[in-house]
Amino acid sequence: MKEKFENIADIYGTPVYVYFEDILLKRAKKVKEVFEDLNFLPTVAVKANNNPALLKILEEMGFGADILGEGELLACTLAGISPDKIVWNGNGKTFEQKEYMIKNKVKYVNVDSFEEFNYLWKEENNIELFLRVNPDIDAKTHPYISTGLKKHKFGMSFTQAEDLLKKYSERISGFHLHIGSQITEVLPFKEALEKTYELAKKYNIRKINIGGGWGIKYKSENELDLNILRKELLPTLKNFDLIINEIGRFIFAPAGFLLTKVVMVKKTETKTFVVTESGMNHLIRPALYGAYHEIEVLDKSGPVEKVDVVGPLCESGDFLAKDIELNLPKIGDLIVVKNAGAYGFSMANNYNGTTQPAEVLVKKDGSLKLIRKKQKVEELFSSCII
Ligand SMILES: Cc1ncc(COP(=O)(O)O)c(C=O)c1O
Ligand SMILES: N[C@@H](CCCC[NH3+])C(=O)O
Repeated sequence: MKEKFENIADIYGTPVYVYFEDILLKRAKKVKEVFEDLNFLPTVAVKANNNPALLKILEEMGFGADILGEGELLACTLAGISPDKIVWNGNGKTFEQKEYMIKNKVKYVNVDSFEEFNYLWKEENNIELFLRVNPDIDAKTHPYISTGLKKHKFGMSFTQAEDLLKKYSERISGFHLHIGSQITEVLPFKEALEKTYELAKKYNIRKINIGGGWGIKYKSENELDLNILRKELLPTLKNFDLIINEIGRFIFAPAGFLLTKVVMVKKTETKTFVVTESGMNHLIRPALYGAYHEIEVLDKSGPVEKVDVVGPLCESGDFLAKDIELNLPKIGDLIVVKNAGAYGFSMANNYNGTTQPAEVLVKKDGSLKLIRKKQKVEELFSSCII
């Protein structure tokens, strides 16, 4: 791997997101195989990674997509994902977006609220409606990425879903569930599904979208065990005619690495700081959730020291890791941040007038392909009017 990363830095410069096609294919295959004996439509959550070249790889494997709006729909169109495999999500859908999705023949929508149904979906059209229910189940994940408790902004209560079913049952084809992200235990998924199935039985709802949230190993936690997930969910899922899921992190995270350069190593009275080109502008997860990402210095000749790896931005919260043991690098050394393929580039931003990294794909045969150019400073203000 070291030579590969050095080679990529030589050719494309840094910072750069690097994705390995072989890992991506392996992860996607696992997701696809979980319920392949059922009528199963696996979809990829585009919010986790919207690079059309990567989405195209998944499209070729049969994946559909979960999108939030026009931007993510465009990424899917560029990737060749057919609209009849696309699910439209979101808790803030507008009338104009609805027209756009209908015009573009998007097949499924997850209706987030009772109010949304009444505002947008009462009249007949060609989109299949799934009601997003909030099962009030604790996903046991970070509070910012937990979505299935009553206090969260997502979904409608079972009572509200029933009220809609009583009046509009012929308009509603399925239920949608998404209780959070980075969930590593099977039980919350099982409980949420079984609770929803009770209602589905009562109103003869035959389609279910079980959402995403399948967790990976970032540090000491175990990855969600897909064999156990299958075993526990299958008896209930067998009662449905169509099962959809929406997976982001599980597919993308382990396939992606942020390769960036050390710009300074500084010592204060209490700490050693390794300053890199990239901070919360290129990978915001540590700053936003206190998330852990393993970091490796490619040149391991330095002594191991406890350091903070930080970005160059004007924020104390601008860090990639805190108090980690690292071979002390020198200015110009390369570091890689692991498990950065999901919610890495897709959440990158231009804070402090900085530019976004390039993205490179390492293909199965080892060859390299630039799949997004590094952003140029001149592009930053191209839409401003002075
Ligand atoms: C509605 C919905 N579906 C799917 C996902 C994908 O989640 P994950 O990347 O955890 O699989 C998300 C994000 O949590 C989401 O909000
Ligand atoms: N962006 C989050 C997950 C939220 C998923 C979208 N509902 C993360 O980086 O972990």
